[in-house]
Amino acid sequence: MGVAEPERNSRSPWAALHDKEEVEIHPPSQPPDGAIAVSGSKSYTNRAIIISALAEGPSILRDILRSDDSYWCLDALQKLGVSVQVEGNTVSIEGTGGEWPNPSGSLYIGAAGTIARFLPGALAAGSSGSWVLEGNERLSERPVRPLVKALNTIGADIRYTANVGQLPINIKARGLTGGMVTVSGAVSSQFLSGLLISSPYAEQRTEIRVVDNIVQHAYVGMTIELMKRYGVVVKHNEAYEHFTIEPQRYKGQDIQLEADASTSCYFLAYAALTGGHIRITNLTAATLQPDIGMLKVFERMGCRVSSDADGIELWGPDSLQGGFTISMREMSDQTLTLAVLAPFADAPITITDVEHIRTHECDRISAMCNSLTRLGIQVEEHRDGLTVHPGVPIPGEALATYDDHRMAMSLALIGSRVGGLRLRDPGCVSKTCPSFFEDMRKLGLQVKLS
Ligand SMILES: O=C(O)C1=C[C@@H](OP(=O)(O)O)[C@@H](O)[C@H](O)C1
Ligand SMILES: C=C(OP(=O)(O)O)C(=O)O
Repeated sequence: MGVAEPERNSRSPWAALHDKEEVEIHPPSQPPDGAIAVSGSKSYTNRAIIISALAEGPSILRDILRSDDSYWCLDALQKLGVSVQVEGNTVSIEGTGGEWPNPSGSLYIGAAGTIARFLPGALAAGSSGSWVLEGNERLSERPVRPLVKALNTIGADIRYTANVGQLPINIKARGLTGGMVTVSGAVSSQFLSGLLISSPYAEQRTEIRVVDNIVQHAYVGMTIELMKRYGVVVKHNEAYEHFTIEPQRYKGQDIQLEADASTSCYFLAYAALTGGHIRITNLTAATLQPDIGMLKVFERMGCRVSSDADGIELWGPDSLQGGFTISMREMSDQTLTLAVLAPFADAPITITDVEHIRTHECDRISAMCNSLTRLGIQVEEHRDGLTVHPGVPIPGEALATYDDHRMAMSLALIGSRVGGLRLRDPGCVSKTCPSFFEDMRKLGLQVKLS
């Protein structure tokens, strides 16, 4: 697989490490014993930003994630004329009730899948306006067709301005009619979330039927939960196959956002790999974020995990246990984390059911297989996953990070066990965790940026 040069234009003013080409990592001098408060959930932050803009009245969002993905989301709203005020990690948004003050413009959204899938419906729900939504090159390759098709079925006018099925798209607002619509969730759950977020603003009831199996159900649950906090009710069956949304309006809210469970897993994995102890001080196991499911995986690998009302902590074992096959379909952002734990386990680990991550920030299955192979680890690539065998990674030339925050954060963890691991373009972590290397340094990992 060819490795494209990172697209630094998608790095926002909230990104870190702009001037850094490489990071070199060495294990901590002793196993870590520390605590960290992780920044806000990307998924909740971008949902809350968009729903607050659609709402009637003001909203305050506390402890947002400050990263590229949330920056581009707020930037798009400001370009749409929405009044947004950012003070540290707190954002105040004046809801527009679904009418966008700036009737035209070009909205650049970097590499953020959430914005690409949540904003089109919100824009189309307005009664007038015409905007072009564009992202970086990789985001333009990622699928949007099922979403566009579904939104057009309920009255939207969305057209591709370059290649069919890809960003950029032109959204002409003329209101949504509602009605019956089908959508696919097999490639991305975000299509359904985007459709749900905009549906209450349709003229009539919207009935959504999912035609296949959604890849990560919990993200749909998070969407419905947040909609409810803004006063909008979604009726659905337990399996998330059909949904009914009556015309309703979001009401502005004051929301305390949760910490990001996906990001938390890198710090927990660090303890798992080093026989150390890490406590996440601001996330509980009660979260709806699916990646919390990694706690069970860590336990299965021999870690001790404890969670209470204040946080989650993990103690790494003397040696990690492997020898299992696991479907990561419902928490597939953690595929890469598990793949870097696997060489240090006592038997192979096979990950299945994650073909859809080939259309994430990079083809993650291929990229991880390639990276582990370069480190001398035996891997087998499958259509829908990979098998990783135990081995000792041997760092050689600096590894590519594929402009993928999760590739960078996962591969960095290997450096907690073997000295001299080098990664190119460490700044790509800014998509969701600009402070990653600084945070890891504070927890004892030896990090040299150049
Ligand atoms: O709705 C969301 O916030 C997300 C849904 C998931 O995407 P897919 O359903 O496209 O895999 C996940 O991988 C992504 O990081 C965030
Ligand atoms: C798939 C991811 O992001 P996106 O929101 O761009 O889909 C991710 O963060 O792993």
